[in-house]
Amino acid sequence: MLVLVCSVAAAAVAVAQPFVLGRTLDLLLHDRTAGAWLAASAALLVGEILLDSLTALLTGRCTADWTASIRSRALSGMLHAVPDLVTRYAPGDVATRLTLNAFDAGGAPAARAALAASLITPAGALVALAVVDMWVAACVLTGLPALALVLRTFARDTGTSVRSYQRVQSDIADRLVETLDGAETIAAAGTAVRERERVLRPLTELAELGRRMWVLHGRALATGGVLVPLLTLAATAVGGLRLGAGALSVGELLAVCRYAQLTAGFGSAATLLGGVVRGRSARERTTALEQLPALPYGSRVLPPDGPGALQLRGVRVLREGTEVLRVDEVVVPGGLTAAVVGRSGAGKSVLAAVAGRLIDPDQGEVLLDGTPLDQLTRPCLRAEVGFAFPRPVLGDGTVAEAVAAGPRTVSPHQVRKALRVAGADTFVRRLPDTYDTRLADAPLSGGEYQRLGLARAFAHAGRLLVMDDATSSLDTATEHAVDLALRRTLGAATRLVVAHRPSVAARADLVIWLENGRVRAVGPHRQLWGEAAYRAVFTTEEHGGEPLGTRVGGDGSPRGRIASLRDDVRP
Ligand SMILES: Nc1ncnc2c1ncn2[C@@H]1O[C@H](COP(=O)(O)OP(=O)(O)OP(=O)(O)O)[C@@H](O)[C@H]1O
Repeated sequence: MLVLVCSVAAAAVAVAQPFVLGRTLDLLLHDRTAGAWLAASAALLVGEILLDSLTALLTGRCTADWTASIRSRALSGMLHAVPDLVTRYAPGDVATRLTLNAFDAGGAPAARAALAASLITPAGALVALAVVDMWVAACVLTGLPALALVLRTFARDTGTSVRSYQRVQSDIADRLVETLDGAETIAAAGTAVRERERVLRPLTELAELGRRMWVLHGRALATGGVLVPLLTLAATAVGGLRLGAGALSVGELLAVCRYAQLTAGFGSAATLLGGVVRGRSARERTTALEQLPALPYGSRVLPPDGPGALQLRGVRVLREGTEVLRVDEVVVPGGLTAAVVGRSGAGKSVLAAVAGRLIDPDQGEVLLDGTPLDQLTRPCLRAEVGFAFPRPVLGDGTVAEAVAAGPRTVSPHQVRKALRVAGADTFVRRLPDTYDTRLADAPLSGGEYQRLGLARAFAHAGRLLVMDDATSSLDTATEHAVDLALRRTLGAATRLVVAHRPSVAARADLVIWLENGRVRAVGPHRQLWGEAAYRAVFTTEEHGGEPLGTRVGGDGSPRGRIASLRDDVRP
């Protein structure tokens, strides 16, 4: 708003100047006193300089504030959105939207204000021209539609190119992120040259689009560059005729010429219009992140001391028109551990996400202790349902802060206990500042990092803990030790564990076996192991049909209570 006020004031000063200067000139030419007019001319000159400086200063501030606000709203929208929707955006694309695009979008309000002000100047100049001499005004008026048409065409054509340009920028950023992510693979495979070509391939299109934008800008300026002098020349000629006819004074002719130039103030309008068009397209890209749908929450809380019984009823999850998960009825009784197994792509992670309400199913419902998850308040849901992932994101604080961060208030004592249960205490105590070592300064292996993620999940565990491949980087012995410690510590909590190893399935109380997004069977591992198709989930031909990881056969470790569970677990 301030930018607009300053820009308008600067425009008003610019419009007043020729009139005051012309009047001053006339008074001086006729040897009349021009003190007040001279002072006004000087004041207008100084005012113009000051207003221009203030406008530049405010434009910088306004752009910075808008950029920060747009970026933080987009980031917040993204972090509150359904995770499944966020992952549809490639990391490089998100980075481009939050940096380059946020900056361009942040510059748009100031550019819009400047554009509005830049249109006020020609409009004001035209009115002033009409006041000084109607004939010159009419002459200028005839040329304005042509200038307006040039601007309109420029805005339309630039808009299309800008959108493509921003898309290709994202594409390059994304290829770069992928390359950095796979740096080890590229080094090992010796494909650096090919990778470099892949990352830079869209540069050709980017260069072409950039050239096209410059051509459009250049064409608009060139057309304006011909039209504006022609218009000024015509106005000067008409003004000269009017001077000869005695209808204008010399000072008025000076004012008329200047007003004719201001009326056709074209160059700045084209540049500002370019900024507005770029900002609008960039804003669409940041708004897409800002408006990603978030999960709606209800107002109910769970009854206290519930056992954590989990039930999936009539659940269907569709992705791009394909059903990726269908669960008619599965019940995991409170306090038990259920392993979710199946071949890659069988739907295990989708089931885990639905069970802990990271996503909502397209049909059906998920109940925890009889209450549909989507009716719970957000704090209740996040306190009662915990998650552990294979690649946890723990921030850049200390180890203790990373474990303590979450929905519950966790004491230092509980942090250490969670670290012990996750098998992380020993290596954390060897770190330079033990629990207070900053993660950025801690050289951790994948398995160690994963155990910190487990510790965080354990420290905040409610009545349901979903572990999606969260122990994939642990060796079998450590994984077993963590499992035993967890059983002792969490006791009553229900666990849903996405598992690839038969040993994990064998230790679980029951197994949910998925095949092509459907529940093939639910039951204890020992019972399912009798089926060749089930054993094949854990085997490869290369292994001659032997299970991967620890061999656990019919002597797995399902507990005696499984028998009594069978009736509770309905596939
Ligand atoms: N957001 C999504 N968009 C499109 N398809 C998806 C999406 N999420 C999952 N899918 C598809 O759903 C199916 C199940 O995916 P899911 O990640 O659950 O498999 P998984 O059993 O966990 O596999 P893995 O063991 O390899 O991790 C896959 O075919 C996957 O491509």
